[in-house]
Amino acid sequence: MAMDNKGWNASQLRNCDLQFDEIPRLHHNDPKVDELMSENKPVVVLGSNLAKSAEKWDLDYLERHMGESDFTVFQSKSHKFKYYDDKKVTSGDGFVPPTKKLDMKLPEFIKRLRAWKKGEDRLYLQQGLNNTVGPAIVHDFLNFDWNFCTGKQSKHNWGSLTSNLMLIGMEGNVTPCHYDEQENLFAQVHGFKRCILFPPDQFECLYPHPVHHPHDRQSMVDFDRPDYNKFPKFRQAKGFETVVGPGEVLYIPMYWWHHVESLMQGSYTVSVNFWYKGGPVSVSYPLKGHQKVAVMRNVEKMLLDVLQDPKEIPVLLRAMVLGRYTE
Ligand SMILES: O=C(O)CCC(=O)C(=O)O
Ligand SMILES: [Fe+2]
Repeated sequence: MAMDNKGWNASQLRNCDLQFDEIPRLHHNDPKVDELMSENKPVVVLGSNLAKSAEKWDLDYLERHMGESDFTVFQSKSHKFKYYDDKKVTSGDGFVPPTKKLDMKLPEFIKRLRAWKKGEDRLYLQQGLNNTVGPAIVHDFLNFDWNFCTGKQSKHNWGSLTSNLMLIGMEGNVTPCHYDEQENLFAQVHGFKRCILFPPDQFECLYPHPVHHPHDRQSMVDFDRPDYNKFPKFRQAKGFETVVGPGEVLYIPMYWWHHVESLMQGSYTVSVNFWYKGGPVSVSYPLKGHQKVAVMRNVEKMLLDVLQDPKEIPVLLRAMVLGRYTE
């Protein structure tokens, strides 16, 4: 990879069968940044001050200033932290959550992060920035470069800011491939993360779980060991990658798939994202990739609504399509 190699090297990246193009990395005042954003394409923005006030957020600082509250920490037996929606877990469906959600005080989390050895359960703190994080962090939060992000928000017609998630991860932690229904300015604060992105029109290559499943919006493909019998089109997936480091901001467009890994044998990682609602929908034909994904989501939701039993959905879909809309 011909990327800026400062601070990390290729041996720290996990193996993946696919090859990727690079996400453009551009200075914040390069006009191409807004061109890409207006086309809903990812870009790494260099040299902005978006989260500059957080550059001091190392473990010592966070331990001293992040207050006494409980924070949301996920615990996983593997390096993967696959998100699941509690509200979609129904008793008797046999779903086994792959991670455990804990409430943990920051000193306890940091102690365990520092003492962690290979083979032990991993931890990943994922906490919305709110007033439980203590006055010093709130102060740094207020000193984010809000001009930068509200500028992007208004220029690209995004909706309101919904939340800022703070992520503190162990080296090697992976957030498996998924998409979110929001625009995301993803600010890297400490350590390095490799981000692999795929456009929304690659739905067929990435095989999301059904919408009613707790793993809704997550790919069923295990990037470590892709099952090509079950997921043959994964071979054709065409992705883009970058490694973001401190001070860099990755724009993850709404509905774009993303896989995020904290580099192996690196340090812990700290990131803060800025999630914005999508802008008003403007419809022109043919529909865009993400709009078709939204249509499919609605069809799936409607089918569950009228059929009630999720097991009936594939039966109906097959009856509707096989031999009628297939050769
Ligand atoms: O940083 C990560 O591990 C995942 C971040 C993510 O998925 C997001 O910000 O939407
Ligand atoms: Fe995400």
